[in-house]
Amino acid sequence: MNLSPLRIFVHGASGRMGRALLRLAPERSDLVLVAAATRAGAPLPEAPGLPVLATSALDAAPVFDLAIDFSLPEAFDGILGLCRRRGVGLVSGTTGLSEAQFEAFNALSERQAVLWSANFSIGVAVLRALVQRAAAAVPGWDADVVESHHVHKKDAPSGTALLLGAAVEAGRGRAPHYASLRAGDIVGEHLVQLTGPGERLELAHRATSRDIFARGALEAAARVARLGPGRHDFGALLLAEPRA
Ligand SMILES: NC(=O)C1=CN([C@@H]2O[C@H](COP(=O)(O)OP(=O)(O)OC[C@H]3O[C@@H](n4cnc5c(N)ncnc54)[C@H](OP(=O)(O)O)[C@@H]3O)[C@@H](O)[C@H]2O)C=CC1
Ligand SMILES: O=C(O)C1=N[C@H](C(=O)O)C[C@H](O)C1
Repeated sequence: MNLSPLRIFVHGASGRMGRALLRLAPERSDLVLVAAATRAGAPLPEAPGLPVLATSALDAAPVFDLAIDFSLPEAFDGILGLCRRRGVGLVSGTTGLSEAQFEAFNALSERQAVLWSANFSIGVAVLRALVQRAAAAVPGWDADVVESHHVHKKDAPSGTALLLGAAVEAGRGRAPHYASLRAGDIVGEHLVQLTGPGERLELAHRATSRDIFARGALEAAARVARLGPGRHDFGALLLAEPRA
């Protein structure tokens, strides 16, 4: 049994999610941050002393076992390429990726353990299963996925809305309609609305702190590192063995 902590490289470390990861990673004794990357490559107050590289110089990264990425689609190819060259795994929560980027991610999964999830909260993992079941029970009803996020969010519909939409489609064979709202500092809210004649069923999740996503990603990293190559699923991994 390997007792040394998993060496983690954080990509997108200056962002809202990156900073939460740097702040929360020290809660865990099974992981250790060895370096991070941002566009500027300047030190970050959340992790004093942690080496921070510029994303233009990722090959200067020290040895690491797995990267955690919360960046933007335009930055994703850089971290994927580094993981491929180093022969290490990747956990990513970056949304808005293209089909070509998912293909490249799938190709990495042939050699490494990787995991991408649009949402690292346990609540959404549970909601996804409930939505599929509900949509299957009322296949003729209208289905709408409504998502609300902070004004800085760039992609729409959100990755989570698309994930819940796929659950609707898996349940009833047809995609739902999507609506997106950008307002203030909303962390992330998702409503799946199934509407029939004279009644409406609402299934919703509201995130009030990014810490849930950061803790979920750290847990996913620790679990994925114990697995072999393949594209692993956050919901399946977490719900098979729920945390206390
Ligand atoms: N799966 C999940 O559970 C969650 C997913 N997300 C997703 O995670 C991603 C990040 O979200 P958030 O932290 O709010 O975003 P931010 O905009 O706050 O952070 C983005 C990070 O990516 C870096 N970056 C952006 N563009 C480039 C580039 N061209 N080259 C190199 N680095 C770049 C930024 O660096 P710089 O500071 O230099 O701009 C920053 O470090 C988004 O896709 C979001 O949708 C968010 C929350 C939860
Ligand atoms: O950008 C965000 O903030 C979030 N993005 C993810 C998404 O696109 O679904 C997850 C969460 O809702 C926050």
